[in-house]
Order: sequence, then C-alpha cells, then structure tokens
Amino acid sequence: MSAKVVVSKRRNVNRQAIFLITLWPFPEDFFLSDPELKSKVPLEYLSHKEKYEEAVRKACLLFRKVIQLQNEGKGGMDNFREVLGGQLGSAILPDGNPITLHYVMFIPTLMGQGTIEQQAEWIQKAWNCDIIGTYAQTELGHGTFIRGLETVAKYDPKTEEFVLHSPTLTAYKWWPGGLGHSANYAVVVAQLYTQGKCHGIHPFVVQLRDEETHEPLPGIKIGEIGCKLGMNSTNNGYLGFDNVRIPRNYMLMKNSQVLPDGTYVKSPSSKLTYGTMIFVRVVLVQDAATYLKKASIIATRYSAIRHQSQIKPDQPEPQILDYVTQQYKLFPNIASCFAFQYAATWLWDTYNNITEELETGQLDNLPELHATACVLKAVSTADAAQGVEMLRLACGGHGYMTASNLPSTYGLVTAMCTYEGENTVLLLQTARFLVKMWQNKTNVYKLPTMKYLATALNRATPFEKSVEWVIAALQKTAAGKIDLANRHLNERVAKGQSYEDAWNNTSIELVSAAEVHGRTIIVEQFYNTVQGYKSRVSKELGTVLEQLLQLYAVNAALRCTGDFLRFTEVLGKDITVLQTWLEELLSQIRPNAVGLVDSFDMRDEILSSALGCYDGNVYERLFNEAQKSPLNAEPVNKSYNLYLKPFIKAQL
Ligand SMILES: CCCCCCCCC/C=C/C(=O)SCCNC(=O)CCNC(=O)[C@H](O)C(C)(C)COP(=O)(O)OP(=O)(O)OC[C@H]1O[C@@H](n2cnc3c(N)ncnc32)[C@H](O)[C@@H]1OP(=O)(O)O
Ligand SMILES: Cc1cc2nc3c(=O)[nH]c(=O)nc-3n(C[C@H](O)[C@H](O)[C@H](O)COP(=O)(O)OP(=O)(O)OC[C@H]3O[C@@H](n4cnc5c(N)ncnc54)[C@H](O)[C@@H]3O)c2cc1C
Repeated sequence: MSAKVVVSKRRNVNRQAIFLITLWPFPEDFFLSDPELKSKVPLEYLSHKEKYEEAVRKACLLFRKVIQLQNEGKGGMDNFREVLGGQLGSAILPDGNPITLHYVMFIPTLMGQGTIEQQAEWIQKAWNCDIIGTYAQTELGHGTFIRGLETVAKYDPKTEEFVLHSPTLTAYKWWPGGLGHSANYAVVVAQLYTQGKCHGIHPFVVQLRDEETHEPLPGIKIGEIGCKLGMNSTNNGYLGFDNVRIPRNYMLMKNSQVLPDGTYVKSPSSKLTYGTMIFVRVVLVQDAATYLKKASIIATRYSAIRHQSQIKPDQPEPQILDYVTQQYKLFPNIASCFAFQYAATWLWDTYNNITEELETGQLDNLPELHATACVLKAVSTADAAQGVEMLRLACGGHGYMTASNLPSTYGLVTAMCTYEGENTVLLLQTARFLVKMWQNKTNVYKLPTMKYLATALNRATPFEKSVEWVIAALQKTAAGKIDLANRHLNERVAKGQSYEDAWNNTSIELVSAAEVHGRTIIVEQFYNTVQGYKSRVSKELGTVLEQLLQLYAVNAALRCTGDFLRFTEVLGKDITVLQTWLEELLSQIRPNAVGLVDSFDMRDEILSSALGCYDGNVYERLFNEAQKSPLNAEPVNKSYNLYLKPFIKAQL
C-alpha cells in the first residue's frame, strides 16, 4: 500500500499545513480497538531493548493503518497529526514513537527546503515509507547555537559530491529521534564548504543504512544515546561521519544552491533554512494543550473520587475537589488548556498565512512569526510542564504511580521545554525582536502581536475588575519591562560595555519581558475567541467560557503582581480584589469542573490512567494494575533464599 502524494508543479503550497490540518472526524476506534496496538505486558515491565522493539512494532502498524485510511479516502495527511500528537499518539506509544521524526521533521523539511525536483524525487519515497528519515541537526557539542555546528559538508567539484565529515567527537550528531536504529536516511544540517569558503549551515539528505540489510553504510558511526528521563522508545541516536560522500543534488537547494562547478548561490534569507524549526514550534503549542488536558482530566476526575480528611468535624470526608487549595491546583490548569488551545489555533492560522507569503518571496512577516512562535512555544510548554507536575502532586501518592500515567505525561511534556529550541534561548530570540521594535517603533503598528508597544507605556490603566483591564495592564507591563531593559542595555553600553556584553548582563530582564509579552498574546487570543463564541453558544456555555477566561486572566495577573505594582497604577488593595476575584471564580467553576474536563473528550484508552477513568473505579483499577507486576507472579521471590534469608540468619 502506498500513499499517493502529488508534488504540486505550481507553487509549493504549504503542504506542511495540509499535512497537519484536520479535515474530518478522526476514527479513533479504528486504532484503539485494534488488539495489536495494545501491549501484552505493561511497558514499565519491559527491558529498554524490548520497549524499543515493541514501539517499532506498534509504530509500523499505526502508520500502516493511517496509510490504509488514506488509500480508502478516509482522511488525508491530517490523520498523521492525530497519531503523532500528544493524544492518540502518546496513548499508543507512551514512551515515544521511534518514527515520529520521519513525519514531523524529515518530510516537512523535504517539502520546505527541497526544490520541486528534489521533492518529486524524495517525497514519494518518504510517504511510501520506502525510506525512513529523521532530522539530524543537534550535535554532542551544540544544540542551541546552530551556527556553531561542527559537521562539515565539503563540495568536491571533480566528482560533484559533498564529503560529510565529523572532525571531532563533539561534532557527532546527538539526540535525533529514530536515529539510533530506526531511520535509514536523515536530513543532516552541516556547515557547507565550497571553493574553500564556509557558507554556514545547510540541509543535506544522507543515506545512513543499507535499504535492504539496514546495515550502517561505510563511514557511518551510528547508535542510540541511552536512557533518558522519559521517551525511552524514541530511539534518540548519535551519528558520526568519516568522509562520507553524497551526490551534489542531495543538498536541499530550494533556498540556496551549489552549482556543478562549486559556485554558491545565496538564499534570499539565511534564516529560511530554519523553517522546519518554526513549523514544529507552532505545532508544539497544540501539543502543550493536549498534554495539559490529559493531566487535567486525570487529576480532576480523581479529585471527584478521592475523599480525604474533614472540613467540619461532624461531617463525612469530603471530595478533595472541595478543598479550595485543590481547586487552585486544578482549575487554573483547566483554564490554561483552553487558553493554549485557542492560542495554538490562532498561531497555526498565522503560520499558514505567512508561509504562503514566503512562497511568493515576501519575507516581511517572518521575523514576527519567528518571535511569536518562539515565545508561545516557550510559555505554553513551560506552563504545561509546570501544570502537569502540579496536577500530579494534586493526586498525592497515587499520582506518583506509573499506573496514573502522570509521570509518563510529565516525561513527554517536560521534554518540550528543551527540544525544538530550549525555552530560555527562544525567549531571548523574542526579546531580541521586541527590543529591535522598541528601538524603532515606526513600523510596530504593522505588527499584530506588538502594535500595543506604540501606546501602552503612556496609557493610563486605572484598576478595574475586568479582563480588558488585565490585558491593558499586561501590555503596559510588557512595554514597561522592555523599555527598562532597553534603558539598562544603553546604560551598560554607555559605561563602555560591548552591546553583546550589555545584552548578556541584561538577559534576565529580557527573558522576563518576553514572557510577559507571550502571556499578553495568550490572554488576548483567549479573549478574542470567547468574544467570537459568545453570540454562537448557549448563555450557559457562554457564562462558563467567560469564567474560564476570567480565571486565566486573573491568574496571569496574580503571577505578575510585582511587575504590575512597578509598571501600572495598580495598588496593594487592588491585588486583594484580584485574589478575591480568583477565589470567587474557583467557586463558580467547581460545579462544572468534571463536565469541563469531560468536554476534552479523551477516552479511557487515551488517558491510560487508573486515576482518570470515566467510571471512577480508581481503587479497583490501581489494584488490578498492581497484579500485572511480574513480582506478584510468585509469593516468594528467589532473592529471599539467595540473599535475604542468609542475611537474616547471619544477624541472629
Ligand atoms: C505532531 C506533534 C509531534 C511533535 C514531536 C516533536 C519532536 C521534535 C523532536 C525535536 C527536534 C529538535 O529538537 S530539532 C533541533 C531543534 N533545535 C533548535 O531549535 C535550535 C535552537 N537554536 C536556534 O534556533 C538558533 O541557534 C537561534 C537560537 C535562533 C540563534 O540563531 P542564529 O545564531 O543564527 O541567529 P541570531 O544571531 O540569534 O539572530 C540572527 C537573526 O536570525 C533570526 N532568526 C533566528 N532564527 C530564526 C528562525 N527560525 N526563523 C527566522 N528568523 C530567525 C533572528 O530573529 C535574527 O534576526 P535579526 O535580529 O533581524 O538579525
Ligand atoms: C527528547 C529530545 C528530543 C530531541 N530530538 C531532537 C531531534 O530529533 N533532532 C535534533 O536535531 N535535536 C533533537 N533534540 C535536541 C534539542 O534540540 C536540543 O537539546 C536543544 O536544542 C537544546 O540544545 P542543547 O541540548 O545543546 O542545550 P544547550 O544549548 O547547551 O543549553 C544548555 C543551557 O544553556 C543555556 N543557553 C544556551 N545558549 C544560550 C544563550 N545564547 N543564552 C542564554 N542561555 C543559553 C540554555 O538556556 C540552557 O539552560 C532533542 C532533545 C530532546 C531532549
């Protein structure tokens, strides 16, 4: 079976978008009812090697089923999004999918960086899974600073080939998913040398393994990097080159080219090479929402089941959902699920519009897209990771059980804070653009996400108990922080520091300013979405959405209390009003809490959690899961006679 993909001869429409938009309801049952997609033994009781082998088995079946759907006309490339994302994908492969990178980065890079001819050559093979690829950019010595990558690709005009080489151990590619034992091709990001000159990093398609035997090809040193905090079946690998030759046309040449004689043709922008990273950052905002939804469902349902302690001495033990501190752990995270979902949808649309522009050579909006993708990826993944950990803690000891699926969910979501751009580094990228716009405000009104910078600093924002005030206060605070950071930059330069040193010495403030800017965007998008829905949904639903919006906004405001006091007219007494407002909202949301998480519509098989099941039979499920431990297969383990008994006897 092969998936038919027509490579558009017209404009290179943004097929990455088609690849990931959902056109019709996804047939979850087709996957979840397949017994072959269930593990016979809980993964936690398999060895590292067995986990990987089981993951490859399931991943191949998963994608075979997606291609079957596609060939039956029941969904296009959008189905891949469903099986790759944090919902179904992480339910079937909770420890990571060794083939994810083939679909999430290898194919999108071929689409985004390859010429039409190269796409015609490679994309069909990739969609047919005749080849399995990954995206090999990060090295042992460099992940963030990609201009410092050490892998070299030297052009040899005599043979019209590139020679790939890893000059040092730190040049070894390190981390790419599926690289260890799964992929047989990779997009390799390497420093391009031709005619004795280095032209910076460029993407190259490299065959790693024989397509029949899967043996590593000559000059290829390859393997797996070992155990990690989570995602232990993702098969993250290492890759070293010892003068490996590839044909000239294996360099992806949509943006820049090397001619047969070695002449280098520059790209319209060196940053177009970075396009795949923007694409994945945009997609990750949705995944942050998905993982946070999963943990919110589990913890909220468990909090409705769990009875503990007493609020009044003569009363039975209440649901822990009735403790206000518990509500404070749960409900802001539920509100964040909606906030990140709406921000993800808006960012996805923005990404598609701007990527269309890029196809016509219009690069004007790329910097703002880069800055926005960076800050929304950083804020959403950091908040989602913090939220999942808070929700795990909200479940007490049972939240620490693997059977709760909260530890595994944490392992998946916290990785997002690092991959696809470490969050601090991305916030600094956003800060770089904010300061640039601050220093030259003439065009800032053209930037949808930053036009507030033109007026916010000098606009009066007298306190009022409204979301509109919170947005205005966040904007004023962001503007104030950027203005202050910029002044400190200038003061440092005036004292004789280089701009780079001044930047580094001001970077704590810059990161903080970018973060507030990101939160401003998220609250604004939540507000705009709810305003748009209100006229189209029932009064009751509109009320609940408004409560969630207010809760997200007031919680964002309370996280910024110190800065609000520095940069807005707010007073201490107003902060007390915000606190009371938050507590009122927790009480208003309490009756709908379980209904709200049910609305995320994740089946038990997706949640994979003894604590989060729809029927609430938590204790029976925990106990049944415990029976699956191999240790419970026999009443006395052999270690008693081997070690314990002699030890005890020796002490007598
Ligand atoms: C389905 C779900 C499953 C989801 C499943 C997902 C699985 C994913 C698995 C993980 C995969 C990976 O991690 S893949 C590897 C990911 N690695 C990364 O993300 C590396 C992060 N580092 C970087 O991106 C770069 O090094 C960065 C930090 C931006 C610095 O780059 P440079 O040094 O080249 O740039 P700077 O000198 O800082 O800035 C120069 C200019 O370039 C601009 N610029 C920088 N990056 C840009 C970009 N991407 N696009 C446009 N413009 C950019 C800046 O704004 C500056 O503009 P001016 O101000 O105008 O000059
Ligand atoms: C689960 C997982 C999967 C991954 N999959 C892939 C993959 O498929 N393909 C791939 O190519 N890569 C992959 N990566 C690698 C990932 O992209 C890098 O880990 C990430 O880019 C961070 O780079 P680093 O690890 O070198 O950290 P570093 O950049 O060394 O960061 C370490 C610390 O230094 C700080 N720092 C670095 N630069 C700066 C700066 N300029 N200013 C201030 N602070 C700075 C960071 O903030 C951080 O605190 C994966 C990583 C993980 C965890």
